[in-house]
Amino acid sequence: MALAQTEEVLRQLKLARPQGTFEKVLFDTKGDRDTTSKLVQQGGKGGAFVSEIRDAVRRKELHAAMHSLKDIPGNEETPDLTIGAYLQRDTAHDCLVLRADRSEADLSSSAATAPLTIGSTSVRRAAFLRHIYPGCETIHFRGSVVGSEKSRLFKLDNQLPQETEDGGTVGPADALVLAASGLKRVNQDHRIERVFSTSEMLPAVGQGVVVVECRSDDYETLELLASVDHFETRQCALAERELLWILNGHCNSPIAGICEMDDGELRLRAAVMSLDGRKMIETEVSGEVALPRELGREAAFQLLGKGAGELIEASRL
Ligand SMILES: NCc1[nH]cc(CCC(=O)O)c1CC(=O)O
Repeated sequence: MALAQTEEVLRQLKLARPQGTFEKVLFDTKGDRDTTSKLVQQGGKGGAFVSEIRDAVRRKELHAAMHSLKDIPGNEETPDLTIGAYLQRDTAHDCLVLRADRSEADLSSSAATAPLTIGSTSVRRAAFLRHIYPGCETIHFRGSVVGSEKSRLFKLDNQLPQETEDGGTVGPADALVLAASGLKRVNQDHRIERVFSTSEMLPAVGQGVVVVECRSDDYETLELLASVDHFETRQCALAERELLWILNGHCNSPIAGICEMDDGELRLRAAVMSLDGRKMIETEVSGEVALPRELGREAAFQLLGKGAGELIEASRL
């Protein structure tokens, strides 16, 4: 997926600067190698996926680095670095993928006494799945989407269990929930069985957005990146990220949020949930396109006013 995203960044940069030459450098990050442990214990996905690449930008080994915005923690300072471009958002929706011998009706009629299993390590997805398929159980499931025998689709299709950190296993899984944008990027969108609406399953902050980061004092790169920046995506992402920042959330915090531009206004919907998915606190705010951070701040304080702080603290254990 990272490869496909990097190709897309390059494609857009070449369009913007046809005479330029660009070189891509691939990183094998810790997050990709370790497919067993739960992401929360690596300090959220960001800890694993993002920090090695950032250090290479700081050391000037790279001019810029591509990240999925969703994987960038909301509770970390990033000294010396700036996001120079927010590429136009791809779909932010989550979707359902099934094993060949299962149907969606099987999930809907699954009974809690012998539940079918849906693979996802996200607290957010598990919380929404409790309402969509009350008779199913969400199990720990991770790895890249495709590409190896440890990948999520390979394990699903071949009825392989997922290893857990304590040396045990869970699964096999009957279905998976994944980001539709991620599946598209690895050409697996034909596997999408159902796209969840954002009200059924509110996306993760930043889902579907690819960003390019560079050194804050590298004006030449900043200027180049500005040419592929997408204004609407940037404003929406800024609102979502401000929310995450104030709630002090990392990538696997039980926080959901999506901002959309609607009728010349920004509309931000957000939710915080308990780790077991039983409690959910929600809010919706609208405001001026030019003031995204203020909107994110407003949503965050509304959630905190309704008791979100307690749920987030409980998720840090
Ligand atoms: N876990 C890693 C990750 N980081 C971003 C995406 C999805 C793509 C995106 O947000 O653009 C995914 C896969 C997933 O959640 O299914």
